[in-house]
Amino acid sequence: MTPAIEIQSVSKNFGTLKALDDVSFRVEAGEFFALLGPNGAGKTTLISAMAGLSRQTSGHIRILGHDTISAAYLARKTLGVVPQELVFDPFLSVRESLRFQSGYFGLKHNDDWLDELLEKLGLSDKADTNMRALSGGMKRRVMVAQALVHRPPVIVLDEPTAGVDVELRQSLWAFVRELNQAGHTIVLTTHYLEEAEALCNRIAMLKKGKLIALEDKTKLLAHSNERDVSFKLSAALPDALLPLKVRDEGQRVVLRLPEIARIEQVLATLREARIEVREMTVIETDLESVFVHMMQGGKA
Ligand SMILES: Nc1ncnc2c1ncn2[C@@H]1O[C@H](COP(=O)(O)OP(=O)(O)OP(=O)(O)O)[C@@H](O)[C@H]1O
Repeated sequence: MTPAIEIQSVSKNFGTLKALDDVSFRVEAGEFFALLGPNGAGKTTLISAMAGLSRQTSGHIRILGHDTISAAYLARKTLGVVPQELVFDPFLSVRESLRFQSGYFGLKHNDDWLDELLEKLGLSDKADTNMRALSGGMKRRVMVAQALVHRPPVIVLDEPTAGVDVELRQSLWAFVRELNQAGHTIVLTTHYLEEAEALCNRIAMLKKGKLIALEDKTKLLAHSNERDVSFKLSAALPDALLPLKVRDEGQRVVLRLPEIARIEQVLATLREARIEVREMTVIETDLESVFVHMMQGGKA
């Protein structure tokens, strides 16, 4: 099957800065894929190149097989991008904005779909409101609707929930999930790692323009054998265990074990030192800790 997105050896230089450095990966059709990375990792640069808004210095990008340079229009028609910034004409109403956007794709009689989009995004009663009169959250919804006017099979959302309230985040995700279930491929960049963890099947991580991890979410989590264990002890931690200590939490001390099996050794050391364990809790690994660990240079 043709991949939804194929990124092949893509580099992008801004002067001497390598914003993307030989990045390659594929997103299969129907996936819900997360693209993570700290500020400046190159996520937006990659999305701009996918959307044909900027050109990569080298390499190829194909959207459902259409090259973003040699078949730019087809690639663009296949892709819907929800941008990070709110971009709109303040003098147009919501419906006019969507019609205008439809015009870019040569779509004239699109109103039934636009009505459906407005309804799904809770914008029906704002259809005739000028963009400038909308709240930030409402504008954000219009950005999503705009990205979907041409029913693109592949949808990229660049931090769509940055700065929006919990209710909107949840309704937005319910909608995006629905789109994914209807067969759309979704690529999401987010700083909210719990969102990536909850929504996506596969996760790619960029750091300083390089792809440093690409994994099924479950594998990524399993990769990290490390476990943090929180102890409440009858006395201070013995010196022998100090190298494992990551932090104090009130009366508790948190140790990081390279793998959970090391717990035997830790308990033996405590017994030898005649220190009693009053409470012990294993802290579940979440994507955030795996991510932070990898960003600090840890291996997948
Ligand atoms: N037009 C440009 N000219 C020069 N440098 C740029 C330009 N656009 C991006 N960069 C640089 O390229 C690098 C990657 O930026 P990019 O915006 O892609 O990162 P990002 O992962 O999207 O970050 P964020 O999470 O902050 O949006 C950064 O160092 C940025 O300063």
